[in-house]
Amino acid sequence: METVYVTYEEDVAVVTLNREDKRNAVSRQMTMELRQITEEIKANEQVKALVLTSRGERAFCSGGDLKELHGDLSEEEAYTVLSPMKELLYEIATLPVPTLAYLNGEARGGGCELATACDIRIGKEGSRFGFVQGKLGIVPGWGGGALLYERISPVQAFHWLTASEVIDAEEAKQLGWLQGLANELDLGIFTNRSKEQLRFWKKQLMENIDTSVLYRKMEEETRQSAALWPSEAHKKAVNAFFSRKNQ
Ligand SMILES: CC[C@H](C(=O)O)C(=O)SCCNC(=O)CCNC(=O)[C@H](O)C(C)(C)COP(=O)(O)OP(=O)(O)OC[C@H]1O[C@@H](n2cnc3c(N)ncnc32)[C@H](O)[C@@H]1OP(=O)(O)O
Repeated sequence: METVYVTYEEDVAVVTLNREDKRNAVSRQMTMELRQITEEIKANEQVKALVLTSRGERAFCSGGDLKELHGDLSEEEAYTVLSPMKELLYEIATLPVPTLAYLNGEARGGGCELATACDIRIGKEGSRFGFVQGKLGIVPGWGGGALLYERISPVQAFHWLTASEVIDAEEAKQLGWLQGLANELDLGIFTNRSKEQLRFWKKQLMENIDTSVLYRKMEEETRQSAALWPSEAHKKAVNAFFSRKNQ
């Protein structure tokens, strides 16, 4: 079964994560499929925007698949597994069309990173979000912390990354990470505008971001995450997650 699929609504590409039973955790297969879809969208001149969301009501994305990204990986193995999603997040962040993440449920770790790669984020009321990597003994593995500094104030980004707290949708909106709250996905922001308008506004937005500096910061963050991967704190946190139901 495909772990992610794309549908097109009036030239808006709607990309849906499809691993609800695992809270849309990003596996290697999902990474590959997301990459293929992103390349397809990038090459299609007719596409006017990308919307990222997921199936189900429970979670938008619970981050990297902790079964695949287990604690026994060496630093180099961890980097090899983390880097493709960092490359994908950079691709999404620099697409020539506007991108929106509709967070229709919980997001943790890499799920918050993936949403942060989009230009704007709309959250479902009642959902909670957390850059929890600090509590896992690592730093964001896909460059999502570097992206967070582009989306909210540096001091707020620094605080969220170091506190590693799970926050509610209202607080995420006050931070400026969410641009709105909605109980269902509304494509009107894009379907009611022309391709020319949307692509111009994205071009204007990108003029505020030095993409070569952004890429360097994302690469540095992934390298740091990989360096921390074999740490005892990380191994303990991953084991605790999978043994939580036996407690
Ligand atoms: C690659 C590193 C990356 C980064 O930092 O860049 C990361 O993202 S590290 C991973 C960080 N993510 C987490 O720590 C989140 C872990 N998941 C949760 O906190 C919860 O699952 C939550 C809040 C997302 C949803 O809670 P809920 O009670 O609704 O569901 P369950 O916890 O019972 O989970 C259902 C089912 O899904 C499996 N699951 C959930 N998240 C992951 C995951 N990240 N990797 C692998 N599997 C995951 C969970 O084990 C359950 O499976 P089951 O077989 O039914 O027991």
